[in-house]
Amino acid sequence: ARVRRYTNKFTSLVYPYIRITFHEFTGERLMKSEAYTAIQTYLSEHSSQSATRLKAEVIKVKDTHTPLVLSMDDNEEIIEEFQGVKLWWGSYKITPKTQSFSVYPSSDEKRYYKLTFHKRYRSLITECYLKHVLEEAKAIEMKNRQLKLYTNSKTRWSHVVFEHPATFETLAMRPKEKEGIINDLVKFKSGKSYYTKIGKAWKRGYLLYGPPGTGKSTMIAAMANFMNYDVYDLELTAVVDNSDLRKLLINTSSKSIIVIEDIDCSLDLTGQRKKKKERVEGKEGKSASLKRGDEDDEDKGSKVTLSGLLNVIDGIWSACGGERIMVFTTNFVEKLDPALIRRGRMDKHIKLSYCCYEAFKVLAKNYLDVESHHLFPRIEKLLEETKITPADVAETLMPKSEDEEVDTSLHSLIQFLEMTEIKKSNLQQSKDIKHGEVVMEENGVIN
Ligand SMILES: Nc1ncnc2c1ncn2[C@@H]1O[C@H](COP(=O)(O)OP(=O)(O)OP(=O)(O)O)[C@@H](O)[C@H]1O
Ligand SMILES: [Mg+2]
Repeated sequence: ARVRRYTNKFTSLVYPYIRITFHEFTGERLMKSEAYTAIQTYLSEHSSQSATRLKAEVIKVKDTHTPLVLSMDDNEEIIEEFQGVKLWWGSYKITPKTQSFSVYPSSDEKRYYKLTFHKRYRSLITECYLKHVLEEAKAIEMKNRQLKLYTNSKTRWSHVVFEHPATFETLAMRPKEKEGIINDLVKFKSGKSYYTKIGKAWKRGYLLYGPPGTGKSTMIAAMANFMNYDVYDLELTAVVDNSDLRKLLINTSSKSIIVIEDIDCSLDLTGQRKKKKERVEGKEGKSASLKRGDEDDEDKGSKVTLSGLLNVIDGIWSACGGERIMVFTTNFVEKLDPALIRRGRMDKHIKLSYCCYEAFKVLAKNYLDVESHHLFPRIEKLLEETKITPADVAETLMPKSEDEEVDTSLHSLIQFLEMTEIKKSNLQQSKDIKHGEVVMEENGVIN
């Protein structure tokens, strides 16, 4: 023992480093170590630049597979710096020399990471750095995870991979308004402590309204991609009653967007909560009883009521933690019950409207890859006079054949605009919707 003590002392003098190893499988049942996986994730981001030998694999995290992960190859080392302190990461494997039966039939090799640092920094590394690695790994995992799109049946969610390509960059609207929304989302995302401080649940509600084809659904997809949130597309008409609705909403995860599209059509949520109808005797009464409201019909349709929805939203809103965004969309904002969109429920009202020149330019860049063109001024003028939706513009700009010229596409848009203009003057349409405008209002009031 004495000799050992001396050698220990001796080695610590000439070898003033501490080494920590992280084995891939730990415990008696050789569970895959979470720390190992986290370090692997972390190093895959940080080593892919500095390490010269990499290996590629698909890592299974929970029930999803990550895209290809590049990580350090075996026996490769990298140097990292943390708060000015140098540390070394190595990736190793032990291959047992004796041929023995292994608990893990897949391979006899045992992998591990080894972290080496000067003993002077012991507390910095064990207390701060390792925590930093785990947090960073979590963030990377979040960033790389596949988003999911959930849809509901009566009481259950099922999901598919969400792969909508829409981003704010490709979303056609005024840059200033777009920036406003992005800033709002960023503020929300980083606002955990703020929401805690003011004692408000970490939730935010958006109401998107505007005519069909102006990009409401597209914006939701862009939001999901931007925030890296899953999307819960709540189909209210499939939900039988308020208690099922509650169950569904409780079963949503944090970091998600809960969407109710066409809220005015989903339910009779339009204000005039129907008085209990005199039930018409006979078969003719059937269709009348499908109108939903507070009446307790025996029909098999949805009995989710406005007040039920509001209760659930408010309950959920305040009861369960975690970042959640709720988005309602509608084509007819004026039809909605003020209770639904009052302050605090829907924090922001975003109006999406017909295509303005700035929005057109985004679409022209997306579809035709042009940022300026001699036909642009003419289109600008036409767009000022004509209401057409971004969806229509996108459709006309889309090249009809592979070798279609930019000119041709722009000309067909001009033609479309002129035709719409003629139709419009024939029909003498009302001019109630201000042209090409996206209006954002904080908290409530709609004009
Ligand atoms: N602002 C926009 N930016 C980019 N593309 C758009 C925009 N608006 C519409 N589009 C295009 O038009 C198509 C239809 O748009 P979207 O489904 O988002 O409309 P919507 O407002 O949700 O309509 P609805 O009220 O009928 O649900 C999209 O697939 C997209 O390609
Ligand atoms: Mg839509």
